Amino acid sequence: MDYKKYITVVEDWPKQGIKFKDITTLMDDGKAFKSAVDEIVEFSKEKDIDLVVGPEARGFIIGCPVSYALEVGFAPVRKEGKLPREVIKVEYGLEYGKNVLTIHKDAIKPGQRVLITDDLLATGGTIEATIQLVEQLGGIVVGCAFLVELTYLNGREKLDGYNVLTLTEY
Ligand SMILES: O=P(O)(O)OC[C@H]1O[C@H](OP(=O)(O)OP(=O)(O)O)[C@H](O)[C@@H]1O
Ligand SMILES: Nc1ncnc2[nH]cnc12
Repeated sequence: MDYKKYITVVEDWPKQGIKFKDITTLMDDGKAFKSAVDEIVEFSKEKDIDLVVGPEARGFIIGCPVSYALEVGFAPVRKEGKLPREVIKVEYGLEYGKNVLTIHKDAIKPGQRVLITDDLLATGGTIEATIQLVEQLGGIVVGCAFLVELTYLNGREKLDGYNVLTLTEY
């Protein structure tokens, strides 16, 4: 499917010079959204996944239907101050700022095979921080899946050695 037909590019948002790839118009279309989720589920089969992990907020939108289809759990990675129990944290940079991501300490058991999902790979800061959190807890990252890759920001360079799926590129 040509997912670009469903994604809206918003100029100068959230900052001047950023071309924001808005996936809400893809999610609005039931067939396009299902097709994207199905492709990620297909990529995930045969990987013996125990758990899906996704970073706030758009990583939840992709990760939850995938975890439901795979019949495995979903663990949220959230921005600082949002998770109520003991967390580990990592600071990271992204295309338009800096942030801290956290995960509950008991969200992953050592040895669990983890798929990480997000809507978009840009500089790779978010995925790199999420991988660090998963690996610090002893999880094994067996795949990273995204709807969109912004190839001009070279996020892939941070994913050397990982199994990566992206459904469309800019
Ligand atoms: O590869 P990177 O440069 O890290 O950028 C990609 C990340 O940026 C966006 O999230 P954002 O932090 O804007 O949060 P949101 O999903 O809560 O809007 C997007 O959903 C990815 O998680
Ligand atoms: N250009 C962009 N569009 C949508 N989400 C993003 N996250 C980081 N950069 C982005």
